[in-house]
Amino acid sequence: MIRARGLARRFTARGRTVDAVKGVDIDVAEGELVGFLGPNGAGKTTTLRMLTTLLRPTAGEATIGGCDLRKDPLGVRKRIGYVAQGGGTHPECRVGEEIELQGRLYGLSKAGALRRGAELTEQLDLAGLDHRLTKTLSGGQRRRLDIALGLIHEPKLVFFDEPTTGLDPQSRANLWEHIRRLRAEQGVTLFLTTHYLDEADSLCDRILVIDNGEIVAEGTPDSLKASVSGDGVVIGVAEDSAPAAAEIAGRLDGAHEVTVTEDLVRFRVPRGDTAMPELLRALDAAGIPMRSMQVQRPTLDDVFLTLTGRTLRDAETAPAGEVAHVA
Ligand SMILES: Nc1ncnc2c1ncn2[C@@H]1O[C@H](COP(=O)(O)OP(=O)(O)OP(=O)(O)O)[C@@H](O)[C@H]1O
Repeated sequence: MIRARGLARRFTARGRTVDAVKGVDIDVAEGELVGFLGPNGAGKTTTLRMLTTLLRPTAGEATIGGCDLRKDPLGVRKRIGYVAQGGGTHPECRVGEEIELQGRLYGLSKAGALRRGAELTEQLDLAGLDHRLTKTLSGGQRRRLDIALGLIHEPKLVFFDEPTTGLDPQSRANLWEHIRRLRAEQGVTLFLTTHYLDEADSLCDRILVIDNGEIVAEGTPDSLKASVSGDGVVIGVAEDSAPAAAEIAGRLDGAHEVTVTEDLVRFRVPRGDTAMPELLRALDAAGIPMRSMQVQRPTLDDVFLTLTGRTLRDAETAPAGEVAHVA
């Protein structure tokens, strides 16, 4: 569905050059739900805008839904839906008018637009709101309307920029349920950015992490967690045995970040559950009884911290310019 090679965008303003995206390769298969994560200013929106033909790449190439991004931008536009961060609804327009207008803009007949609109409003829990001004909708309803507008022409690939930002947790969960259902019922491929790592973790088939304009990691949420951070393990032993226990833990396959605090030894291993029997045997052989044990699976936050040196929470509050690479 998406195949991009060396896609890059350089901005030049007032004598300063910013390499916002530095030659990224992206592959997304039909039917996949892929999350695109990165701190503020990492290059997510710039990449999305290039893939959706809104911004011309300065280098590289891509095919979207089989159409060449540079040679056939119109073909690309016909095949994709783009739900932008701020949405595109007019506050004084009525829901039904917005949907019909969008359908007509994509070349549907009036009857076709109404039919498709009715289908989408039903699927997105917007039925009965046709006569409401869009400014009177709740945040969640407005986001669902944005999605309906993005899907009116039955695209096979939909780009979402921060679909759930600004919604309360309940509306976020509700919106995700709708996105999941749309995917199941309409078989659409989804490529989205989000700041919510818990969402990305539970919903995305695959995740790409971008930082400073470069893809720094990609994989399933589980493989990213396993490869980047490993599990965190904390064992309790007698305080005077802790240095020896730390040495033994450090010899486990893939063990790293071994630290000792009083009677606790902390370390990371690729898989805590499989490392435990070996650790127990080795401690036993050294005559060190283990008093307690805890294995913590890493979160995507740990992955993010390892890869970018920041948590996404820092990233959310940091101004975009701070992380930009200025050539
Ligand atoms: N039109 C522009 N002119 C100059 N610099 C730009 C322009 N658009 C984006 N940039 C810069 O390119 C870099 C990447 O910006 P981009 O908006 O793609 O990041 P992002 O990952 O989407 O961030 P956010 O999470 O804040 O939306 C930033 O340093 C930004 O300041």
